[in-house]
Amino acid sequence: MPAPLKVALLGCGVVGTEVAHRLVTHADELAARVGAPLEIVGIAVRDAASPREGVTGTSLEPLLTTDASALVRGADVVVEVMGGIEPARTLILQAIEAGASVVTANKALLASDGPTLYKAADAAGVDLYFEAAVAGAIPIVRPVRESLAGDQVQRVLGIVNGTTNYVLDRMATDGLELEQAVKEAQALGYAEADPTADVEGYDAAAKAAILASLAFHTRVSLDDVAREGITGVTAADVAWAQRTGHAIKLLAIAERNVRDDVAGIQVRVHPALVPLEHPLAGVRGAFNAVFVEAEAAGELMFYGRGAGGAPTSSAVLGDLVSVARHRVLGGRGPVESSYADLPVLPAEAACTRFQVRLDVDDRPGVLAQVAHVLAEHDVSIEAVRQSADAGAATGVARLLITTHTARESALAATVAALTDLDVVRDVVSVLRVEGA
Ligand SMILES: NC(=O)C1=CN([C@@H]2O[C@H](COP(=O)(O)OP(=O)(O)OC[C@H]3O[C@@H](n4cnc5c(N)ncnc54)[C@H](OP(=O)(O)O)[C@@H]3O)[C@@H](O)[C@H]2O)C=CC1
Ligand SMILES: N[C@@H](CC=O)C(=O)O
Repeated sequence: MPAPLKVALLGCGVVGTEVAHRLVTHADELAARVGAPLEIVGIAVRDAASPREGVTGTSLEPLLTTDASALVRGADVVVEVMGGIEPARTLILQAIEAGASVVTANKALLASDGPTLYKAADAAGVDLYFEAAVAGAIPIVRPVRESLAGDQVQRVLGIVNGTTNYVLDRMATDGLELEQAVKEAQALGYAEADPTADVEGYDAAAKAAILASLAFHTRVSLDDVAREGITGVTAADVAWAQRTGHAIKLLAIAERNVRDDVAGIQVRVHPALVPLEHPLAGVRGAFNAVFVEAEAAGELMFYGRGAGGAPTSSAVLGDLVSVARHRVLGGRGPVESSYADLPVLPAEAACTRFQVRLDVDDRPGVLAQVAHVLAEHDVSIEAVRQSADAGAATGVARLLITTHTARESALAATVAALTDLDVVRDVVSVLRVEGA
């Protein structure tokens, strides 16, 4: 057996602790798969003295260090599971410059400055793998990056944030308030260090940017993604959605724009109504699911645990075995694809169906006025009905309007015009509808 490969672990939190344990527990099998033993040479943390469940008192404890820079310089492979932009970015670049291969789960960093890292890895001739950065345990990066490299991806749509899916699920099934459900997700190890990244949609947007870059061979960064989180979703919205046969899900969508002869892609993250019979509506807890539509392959679906220490460690260790094999046997994994450089179109260009709830004066002719406003803005009505929850004041009717596919910009202008209409008392909610 060749000499051990030196593995430096950056981070010993939810994911890092699992990775370290599995490296130790399954050392023999992993050595056999790689063709060389994997030896943890150190684990970088912020505070090496603080007690850690599952680490303090074990053989891992003496490996803790606060000197991450020194650690990466002596390693064959660096596994970055500390998160955040800095010092993770500098440490990864130091590792690459020193000739180490890198495995990272850091979607925030990849979505903000991925090309710098890919370029550095390319120049140094080392691997940079990041399966765990999107959808936890689900193999999705490799299929999109490698298996579909010969196809034309048209659309990627899915649930890519475990925390928000857990939260929306708890709101729907147990009537929990958002804050309480977020606390549970934190305790279960699903949430980011700052859960705002989850609930405001930044984490899903980072994953959408990574998937879109790979799927469309185009540079997409976090800033290119139109983003809306779940903080505006109320318990009443969730209950209402259920009554109309829908679940509310935070969706990430990246698609080729084939409308109006505009060549480009559109990437967005927002809550949406999903019909209960659609497979995405049945994705419960912290599970994720991603649909990929490609020209030749047709529709593919990927499903599994999207967050948590153990599921994420599976993706990290899979990458670690791959890059370690390359070090033993020679060769490299995929390099960054040359760019098609499709323009990333603005959020207003996106087209979707909408469900609008509004309170209007309950008298003849009002519906015609409302319909006229929609028609003026090129938004066509698929269905309109008086909602059973017309619990508002007497003389007020609550309408539920479902539109055909319309541009975001047209819908926004429609809502503004409806709000100005004398007969409209309130626009109660506007939700996108996907998957119908
Ligand atoms: N949790 C999950 O379900 C998933 C997480 N990820 C990603 O994996 C990464 C890690 O996540 P997670 O394990 O949950 O995060 P945690 O917050 O649980 O752990 C972070 C670890 O990194 C260490 N760390 C943070 N900053 C520094 C620093 N400046 N110097 C040295 N050590 C540092 C912390 O040290 P200390 O303990 O001393 O504070 C801690 O051990 C993130 O990029 C996250 O987005 C990806 C998929 C799923
Ligand atoms: N906070 C993230 C963790 C995995 O990427 C999530 O909830 O999905």
